[in-house]
Amino acid sequence: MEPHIVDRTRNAGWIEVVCGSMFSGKTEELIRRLRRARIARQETIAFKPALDTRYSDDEVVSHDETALPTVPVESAASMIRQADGADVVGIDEAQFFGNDLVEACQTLAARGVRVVVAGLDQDYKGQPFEPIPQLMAIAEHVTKLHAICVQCGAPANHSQRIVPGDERVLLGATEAYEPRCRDCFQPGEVPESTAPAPAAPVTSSASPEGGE
Ligand SMILES: Nc1ncnc2c1ncn2[C@@H]1O[C@H](COP(=O)(O)OP(=O)(O)O)[C@@H](O)[C@H]1O
Ligand SMILES: Cc1cn([C@H]2C[C@H](O)[C@@H](COP(=O)(O)O)O2)c(=O)[nH]c1=O
Ligand SMILES: [Zn+2]
Repeated sequence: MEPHIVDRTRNAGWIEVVCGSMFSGKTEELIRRLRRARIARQETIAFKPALDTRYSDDEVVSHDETALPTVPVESAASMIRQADGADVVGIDEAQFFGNDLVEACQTLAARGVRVVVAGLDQDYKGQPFEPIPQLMAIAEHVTKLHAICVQCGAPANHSQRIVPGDERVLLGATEAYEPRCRDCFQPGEVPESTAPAPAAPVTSSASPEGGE
């Protein structure tokens, strides 16, 4: 259910969380909710972490290239300052804001704002990705979305990293991650089928297949 009414008779907002794996449609759903709020003539503003420059500096863009103007911010605190006057605040890639986001969302909701937060609930190891689990606990509404497993077509709950790197934050899209179901997910490993092949030793000019 998508809550969409701002109750101006009471000074209470609420928090909605839209979570799931990569490619599950979190950004599309965030954009959809904000567009509908604007149709209802509510003041909206969308934020994303400044570090996420994958598709655009000043838009949230889904993997399907649906876009909405957005304000890149360095911190959750700066979001509170810039959200003045908004009825509805959208936050994409919320996993990159850290735990300060929990307090910021509480402050906005207490001010009467509808806060829609979209983010990854798990990292590439399948571990809870803070602050999304904390936000899910305090949110009035939680929507969990699924992508399609690229291996078997089942609903995908995991984001498989397919490039080397054990840092938690590693920006990317299809070149670095695949959505996978529980069965096909290999937590924290670079699957051999998708890992870059090791450099071949230079031995002879002719390939075994007799190619070029
Ligand atoms: N394996 C997949 N499963 C589902 N959607 C996919 C997949 N690969 C690409 N997509 C595209 O990604 C879109 C969702 O993008 P987006 O809203 O940016 O997701 P998220 O924000 O959750 O990463 C889908 O509508 C679809 O066009
Ligand atoms: C699993 C995982 C992902 N990331 C990065 C990769 C992307 O830049 C974003 C997720 O974007 P999406 O809109 O949900 O597709 O997060 C990461 O840094 N660490 C991870 O473990
Ligand atoms: Zn699968």
